[in-house]
Amino acid sequence: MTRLTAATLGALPASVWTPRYDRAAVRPGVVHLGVGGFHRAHQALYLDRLLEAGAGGEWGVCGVGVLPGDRRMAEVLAAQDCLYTLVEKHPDGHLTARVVGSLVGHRLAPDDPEAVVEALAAPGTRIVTMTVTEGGYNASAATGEFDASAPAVVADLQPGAPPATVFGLVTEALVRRRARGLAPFAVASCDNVPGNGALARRSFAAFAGLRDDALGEWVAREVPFPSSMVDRITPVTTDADRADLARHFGVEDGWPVVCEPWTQWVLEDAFPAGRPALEDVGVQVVGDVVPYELMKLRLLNAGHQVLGHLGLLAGHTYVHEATRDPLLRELLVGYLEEEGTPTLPPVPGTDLRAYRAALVTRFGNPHVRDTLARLVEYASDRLPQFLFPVLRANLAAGGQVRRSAAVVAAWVQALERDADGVGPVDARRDRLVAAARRSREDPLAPLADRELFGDLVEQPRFTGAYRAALDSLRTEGPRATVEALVRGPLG
Ligand SMILES: NC(=O)c1ccc[n+]([C@@H]2O[C@H](COP(=O)([O-])OP(=O)(O)OC[C@H]3O[C@@H](n4cnc5c(N)ncnc54)[C@H](O)[C@@H]3O)[C@@H](O)[C@H]2O)c1
Ligand SMILES: O=P(O)(O)OC[C@@H](O)[C@@H](O)[C@H](O)[C@H](O)CO
Repeated sequence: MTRLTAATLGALPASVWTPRYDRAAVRPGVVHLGVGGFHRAHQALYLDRLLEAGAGGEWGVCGVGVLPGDRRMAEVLAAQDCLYTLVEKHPDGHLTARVVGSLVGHRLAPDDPEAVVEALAAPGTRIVTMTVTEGGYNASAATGEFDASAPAVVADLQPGAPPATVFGLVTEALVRRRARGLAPFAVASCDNVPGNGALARRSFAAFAGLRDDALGEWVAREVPFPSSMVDRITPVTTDADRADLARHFGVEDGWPVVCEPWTQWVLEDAFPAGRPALEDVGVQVVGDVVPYELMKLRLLNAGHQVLGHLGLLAGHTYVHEATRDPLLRELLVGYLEEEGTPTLPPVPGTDLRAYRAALVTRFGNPHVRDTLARLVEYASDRLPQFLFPVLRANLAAGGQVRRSAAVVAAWVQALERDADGVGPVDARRDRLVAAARRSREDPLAPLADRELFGDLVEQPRFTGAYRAALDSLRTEGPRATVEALVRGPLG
């Protein structure tokens, strides 16, 4: 067994891919905010490929943990010289392991905000990437407006306070760059949000504008915010994953990351200060990300919501189990074909039929062991981004909505059952649970939350389908409800 560090790389078995480039010579051109599973399975891998190809010694990554909860990641990475193992789980059960070397530094903002600001302000930093979740943009789901009253934002705006949020850290670094005559970096959101570039621009410019109007205008005008579509199913790493890595490859890694073999990154080409040649390592660098992003969010992520909420009620734990349940699979396929796809524009170079088939195969990979619970966490951040746009588009066009409406009903039922606090993890949990309990007397009570649902409560086709599904879930149970949805009479 070999404990992973820079010094032990040469002792790892030949079956583990290890960096062949000189990591000591790699400089960080990218600062990444929010080093979780996904960044390490995706963006860091593309940069690792670039370094491996001998191009891009100036494009290493300095990772940043923004929240106190990132301390354990900081400690593991510090003990491993920022190296970690990426394990791909193939549908036939075989595993491949690669030690990724592109992360060449990591800082924890709560411990040393000044070091983070200086890493961002360093002349070599030309790109800031971020994966801070859908909720990380601090914007209203219904209007997209920045929430200036959020306590963390208010604290960050106090004169002399050390920056703690992504907004405070990035804004302070931009101010220093401007004062030093350095061009601003590009800020590339890699979160699953429609129009992630535009959303990031709105949020960062709004925060900067709260510091100083002119600064807000400068951020909106001068800082590039390229959009991207990112895709690779990356479940939470478990103890079993650590044990598998040790057993199959003899590597002891405090926090490996596991994922499916599929990976896709479509990135808007908006990097005036320069970017790595990502197109050489499999990234689709395009002028317009929108069609790709709509396809992914409305099929994959919304499809995950369909499986997650109804699959849990039907008694499943894992995504592959729900996908392999014929009834839920039929529901998923029906959603993809008849609710998600009709709302999409043509997607360049993409056969949507093949894309949908690939999705069902990906979800069914039994070795990935992604949990339905991961998919439904923070649903109040996810549903408005993934599913509600589909609902709205179908309501406007006269399309089908019964399966999407049933997902909302299933969510309400799970919240209603949450009396003992063991239900879904959600930042708005208390208010959601209270509204779900009121739904016994008034089924539409949860939908009156305009911040989340906007005007959906005024759409009779939606409320009718939602009520029918909620009623069926309560009286007939989840399987009978899914069966009715598949056959078509509900809603
Ligand atoms: N896991 C996937 O399959 C996947 C695939 C594509 C895209 N993504 C995107 O990546 C995001 C992160 O996924 P992950 O699997 O890495 O999750 P993770 O839980 O492993 O990591 C999330 C990271 O975001 C940070 N974070 C959360 N809220 C924040 C905030 N308000 N400010 C600053 N940092 C914050 C956390 O501290 C952590 O470092 C997702 O929300 C999604 O938008 C994930
Ligand atoms: O991570 P989220 O919050 O964007 O959504 C949950 C999943 O749908 C998501 O993580 C997918 O696994 C991922 O988007 C696949 O690329």
